Amino acid sequence: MSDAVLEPGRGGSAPLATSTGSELSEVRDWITLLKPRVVSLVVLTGIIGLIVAPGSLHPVLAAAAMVCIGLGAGAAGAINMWYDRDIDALMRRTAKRPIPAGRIAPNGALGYGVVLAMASVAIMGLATNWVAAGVLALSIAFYVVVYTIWLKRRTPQNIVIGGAAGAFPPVIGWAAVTGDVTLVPVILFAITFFWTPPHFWALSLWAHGDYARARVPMLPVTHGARETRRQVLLYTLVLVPVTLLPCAIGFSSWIYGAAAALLGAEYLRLNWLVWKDAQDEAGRSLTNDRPARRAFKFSLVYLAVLFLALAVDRLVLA
Ligand code: HEM
Ligand SMILES: CC(C)=CCC/C(C)=C/CC/C(C)=C/COP(=O)(O)OP(=O)(O)O
Repeated sequence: MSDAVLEPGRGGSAPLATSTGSELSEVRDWITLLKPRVVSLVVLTGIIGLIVAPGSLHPVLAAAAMVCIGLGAGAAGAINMWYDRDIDALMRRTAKRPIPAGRIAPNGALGYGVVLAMASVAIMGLATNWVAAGVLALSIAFYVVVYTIWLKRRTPQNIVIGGAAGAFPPVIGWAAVTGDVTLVPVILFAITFFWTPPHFWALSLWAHGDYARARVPMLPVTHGARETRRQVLLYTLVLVPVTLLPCAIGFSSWIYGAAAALLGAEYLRLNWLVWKDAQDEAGRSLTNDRPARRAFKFSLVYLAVLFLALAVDRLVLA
């Protein structure tokens, strides 16, 4: 591209190339506001809720339902970035985001988030049913109001309670097909709910400096690294038995059961290493939080493969 810009006799291409480049990075910023990588896993759990639900949905309507979960989660992320723009500017991990970096105006981001959130709920209701749309609206409200506005800056339990927002997508997927919420989607909710604290607190172990600077009361800031490691392990000890409930109620077979047991054993091993990490008297890691970094990365693979195994199990049995 730069060669074309510098080529003699083609002076017109320079502004064109530059404006195309800046338009592209503007589009990228609007996409960044939707937290696309987080949303990809949210959508995966939603799709699997939809696949394992009894009954069927026309493929076009199923696709619309998934787009709505993605858009709704993304919209909630944009509103979260609007509200958190002051603390995002103080944290190294988030300072380059479009709003704190000054590339997107706060009100623009808020309007974008609100319009997308309302559109996602309305389209979900029209394409599937109003139970699914209602749960989608509830999850958006949970992320924005309960987690972001109410709890994030007040209590280290913010992600335990507010984290419920991220546990709704499989319930939404299920409800999109069946129009109701029964025991199985409640179990899928519980799996993501108990997965969220070890997922996030592993990251918070090495990002605690950011949170301390922004005065966000995350667990390592309020209770120290040692207690955070203990909580990571305790929640994993609850999580693993919860992941076996689909087998216990006869919904899933040995295929999912074996996957859940193997994944659970590995996640427990990694979080045991988090707990046992070499640390000073204050509980600070002497290994640059290597075990926590590994456990965080694995948490993403863990949830994705666990849900995929649930779907494979149902499809093989069908
Ligand atoms: C309150 C609950 C949660 C909190 C506080 C939380 C927090 C975080 C944070 C701070 C990051 C790092 C993001 C970054 O550096 O930009 C992250 C990454 C991630 N989270 Fe969570 N998370 C939560 C729940 C979830 C849920 C429910 C899912 C999906 C089901 C999820 C999926 C992901 C994924 C896929 C990444 C990696 C993103 C990347 O590669 O940049 N998280 N999470
Ligand atoms: C369907 C629907 C609405 C689902 C919502 C799912 C969802 C994305 C839940 C919360 C997950 C999340 C990225 C929290 C980040 O915390 P943070 O905002 O404190 O992280 P940050 O510091 O990176 O902004």
